[in-house]
Amino acid sequence: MGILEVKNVGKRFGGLKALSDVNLSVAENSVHAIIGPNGAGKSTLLNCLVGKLIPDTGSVMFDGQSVLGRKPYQINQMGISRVFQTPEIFGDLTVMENMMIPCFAKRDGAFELNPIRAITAQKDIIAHAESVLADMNLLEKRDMHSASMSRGDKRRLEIAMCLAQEPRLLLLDEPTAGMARADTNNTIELLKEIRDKRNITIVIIEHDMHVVFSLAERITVLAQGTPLVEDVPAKIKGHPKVREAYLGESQPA
Ligand SMILES: Nc1ncnc2c1ncn2[C@@H]1O[C@H](COP(=O)(O)OP(=O)(O)OP(=O)(O)O)[C@@H](O)[C@H]1O
Repeated sequence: MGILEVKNVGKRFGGLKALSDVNLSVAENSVHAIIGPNGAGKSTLLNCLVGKLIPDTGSVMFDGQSVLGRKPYQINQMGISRVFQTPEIFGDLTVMENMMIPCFAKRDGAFELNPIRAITAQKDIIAHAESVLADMNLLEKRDMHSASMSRGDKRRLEIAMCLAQEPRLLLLDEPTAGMARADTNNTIELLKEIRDKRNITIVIIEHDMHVVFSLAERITVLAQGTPLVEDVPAKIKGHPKVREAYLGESQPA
């Protein structure tokens, strides 16, 4: 049994079947990629995992508990953290100030401006933030205004902000979109390291097949809202059904 178990999930938008009969089992401490052509339902599925959308049918279990019916912040407190397609950081704040938000939220259960509480045990919080920043190669940029950072650094800061909450499951939506190849490779290596060091499970949606085949241990291919194939990367490469689904798009090499 996986840490994440999705069974028979379906989701409609009016007359459009965005997801139907989606089954997914993600093993603990693995990297599982979800790929598929545009409009296949990847983001809809991710939204169903974090409570942003409620599936019409099926079940979503995380570590033996249902996430359905819970609010996004409650699902986050269960240990699921999501990084969005576009960086969601506060540009006016420094890297460290951005990090303080999830660190205080983790400690206090919510981000509240309580100066007395904020000062007590601040050392621990700073040490925690520094250790996560170091893991994402951002420690020396701690005093930089985040708006002035490169796109790659902004994306890595957002991942660091998620890691600060010590999730057990990290959901990544195209984490390397818009990055140069060297930056992408750097992010792939950092993600591998944090997976091992922090013992987390990663589910990644990605169009860049270089990222998918470098990181994922298992791949689910979605097409028109339904899983087409699920297998190890070597079996996905060149799979006739996968090639067919991608016909006319950039295909898995
Ligand atoms: N809120 C919504 N209302 C209506 N239709 C939606 C909504 N969200 C998604 N859809 C439709 O559901 C289908 C699946 O969309 P989704 O964004 O999940 O696909 P995707 O695989 O993530 O695509 P992409 O790779 O382009 O991001 C598409 O046809 C999309 O237009």
